[in-house]
Amino acid sequence: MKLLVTGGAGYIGSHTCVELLNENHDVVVLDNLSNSSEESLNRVKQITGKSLEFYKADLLNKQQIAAVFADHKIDAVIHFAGLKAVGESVSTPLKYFHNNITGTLNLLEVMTEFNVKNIVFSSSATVYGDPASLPITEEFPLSATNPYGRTKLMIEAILKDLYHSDKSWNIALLRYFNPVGAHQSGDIGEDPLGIPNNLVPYIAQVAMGFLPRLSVFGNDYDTPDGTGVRDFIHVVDLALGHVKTLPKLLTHKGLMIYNLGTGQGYSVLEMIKGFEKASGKKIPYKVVDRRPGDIGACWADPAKAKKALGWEASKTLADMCQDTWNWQKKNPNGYRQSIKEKREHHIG
Ligand SMILES: NC(=O)c1ccc[n+]([C@@H]2O[C@H](COP(=O)([O-])OP(=O)(O)OC[C@H]3O[C@@H](n4cnc5c(N)ncnc54)[C@H](O)[C@@H]3O)[C@@H](O)[C@H]2O)c1
Ligand SMILES: O=c1ccn([C@@H]2O[C@H](COP(=O)(O)OP(=O)(O)O[C@H]3O[C@H](CO)[C@H](O)[C@H](O)[C@H]3O)[C@@H](O)[C@H]2O)c(=O)[nH]1
Repeated sequence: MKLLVTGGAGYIGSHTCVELLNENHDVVVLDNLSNSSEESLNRVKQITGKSLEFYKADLLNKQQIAAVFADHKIDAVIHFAGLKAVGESVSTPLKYFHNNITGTLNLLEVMTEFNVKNIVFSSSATVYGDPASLPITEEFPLSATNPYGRTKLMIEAILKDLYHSDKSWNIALLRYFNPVGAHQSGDIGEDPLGIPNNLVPYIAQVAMGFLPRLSVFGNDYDTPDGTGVRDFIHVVDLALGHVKTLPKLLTHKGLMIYNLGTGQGYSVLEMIKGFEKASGKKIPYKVVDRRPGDIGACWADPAKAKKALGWEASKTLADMCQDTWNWQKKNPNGYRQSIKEKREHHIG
């Protein structure tokens, strides 16, 4: 199959490209590199010994998207491209709505023009808001607490409306829980620009000595140790979930929605312990106030994906911590030469 991967240079996209190439699919990546570096794709080629096509293009530019479809007979699109920082989305909502919604509309319009009607979309567990009970099944009510989450809800609604208007579309909405970890090689991984917002990249930078200590956002939640609990899923398991979705999309057809999680929650303190064990480093931390907008606990019921796709996560907490540490140690500045270059890219 020939696949267009939007956002393929990013964290989840690059890991998915590896698994797609390992399955002998042809891969074309479209990315504007606003939150990534082309070096990730060089590493993907190194890891797999295979080639892929890269277009530095923006979903906000329809002509650039159309040029890719004119050059390649695409069978299906895996749509990762989007902005994803919750806090930033609160301070610059228009930027988020414009990039994520307009970008997706442009993509869908060009796909329609070229009669490519198979798409896998990166949704998020954030669409469940603060769930009334756990574990979360796909039938739970949907809500959003911030502009980023609202873009995911809106895009889900757009895709559902599109399907209802034209049943020849095949659409998979994949709701990811908390992706962490890196490829076993340590050559690709998560490369946040600036100070990380998410727990595991932050812990990794504390372990490296780049940041003095972790702030634990609250220890008074209704959870076993009082700290937040999340369904952390190894990014390679998540990538494999996409590989398993493709045949289902093209044979079963229609509109499908799956949770991609492990079904197991770990607390912030458990993640700190896991990382200390993997790295042999002490992670200093301080408990501070809850982060506004955070929920106490969130984990998936992944049974639907197991039954329908024959997919389930197999990597452990130890794998997640070990692989993150391996990537961080091998690439202290991510894909860049120096921390200075990294910060400059962020400012630019
Ligand atoms: N990482 C998570 O915790 C998480 C959880 C749930 C869902 N998701 C979703 O999964 C997808 C991938 O996430 P990720 O963690 O790999 O993020 P990422 O930022 O590493 O990757 C997204 C990629 O999209 C590109 N991009 C953004 N806007 C673009 C545009 N207008 N045109 C072309 N390219 C553009 C960026 O340069 C980047 O390479 C996103 O849609 C994200 O919202 C992520
Ligand atoms: O410095 C930190 C960072 C996080 N946390 C805690 O660690 C847990 C995980 O936080 P993350 O920021 O890593 O992840 P979230 O669950 O908040 O959110 C992430 O996963 C969601 C899916 O479940 C959405 O996709 C969302 O966009 C994405 O940022 C939370 O309890 C949070 O309070 C800390 O204590 N200190």
